[in-house]
Amino acid sequence: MSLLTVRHLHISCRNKPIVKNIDFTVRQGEWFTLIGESGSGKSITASTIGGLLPKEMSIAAGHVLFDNKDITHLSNKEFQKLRGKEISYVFQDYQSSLTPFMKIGKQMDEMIQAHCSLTKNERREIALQALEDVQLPTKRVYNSYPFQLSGGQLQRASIAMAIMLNPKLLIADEPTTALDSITAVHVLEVIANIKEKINCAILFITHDLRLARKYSNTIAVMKQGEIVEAGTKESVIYHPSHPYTKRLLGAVPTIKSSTSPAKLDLILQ
Ligand SMILES: Nc1ncnc2c1ncn2[C@@H]1O[C@H](COP(=O)(O)OP(=O)(O)OP(=O)(O)O)[C@@H](O)[C@H]1O
Repeated sequence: MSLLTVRHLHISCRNKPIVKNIDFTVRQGEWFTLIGESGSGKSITASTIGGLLPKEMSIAAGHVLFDNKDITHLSNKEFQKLRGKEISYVFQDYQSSLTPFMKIGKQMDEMIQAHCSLTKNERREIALQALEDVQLPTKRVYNSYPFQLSGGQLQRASIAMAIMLNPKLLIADEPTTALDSITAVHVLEVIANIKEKINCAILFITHDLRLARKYSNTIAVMKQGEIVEAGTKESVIYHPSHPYTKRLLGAVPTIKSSTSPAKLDLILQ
């Protein structure tokens, strides 16, 4: 069943086209990856879905349907109700997801309060459970300020905030780019486990074909504001049809167009 449908979407910035007629569907519970070169429009597409387009940009045409509702032109207030509850974000820049001089627990508590009428104890239980789900020491992190945590812990705390109200869609926009490679693997495993636990869909934005191959059900390849190829992971990675996708695959060290699927699996592990 489709959860998110983006139809004929055009986004422009002062009349300059940024995203050009893109179409894709994310099904309930699937891991959908948007991959492509820097500046191809991945983040702008992701920000449109939750009503976070930069002021200078606008939707020139097209529609975004979420959970059978047209959300293309919701007001800021309506988007605020949706964000954090139904659609959540995790960004590369996890520092800006958290207020610097407020304890993590208080930030989580305020966010739950903004969306649900629950008692203080119930809110605390939800926050502690989410911190446990992202494998953080719950009480210590709940009572910490952001500056008392490492980068990997901060990113996991921001994931906890994003998933604590069981969103249907988690948009993870290059969530590991600012982390070292071992921490990055851990953070992605945390996201994969959460997906299984709450059965949310993931819209994952990345440059990294290895990550796309490891986690995705479906991959869409973007180039200069357009989706040039989309399909199941198997079709895009093992049988790419667009020259740009072939170049992306060729850019992964030691992969040649003649590399067999079995060898590709080994290289991309
Ligand atoms: N606030 C903004 N104002 C004007 N142009 C912007 C703004 N943000 C992004 N752009 C432009 O929109 C285009 C798409 O940017 P976007 O951030 O979506 O690319 P991306 O594919 O996510 O790249 P990256 O992988 O580097 O994050 C780029 O040309 C970028 O320069």
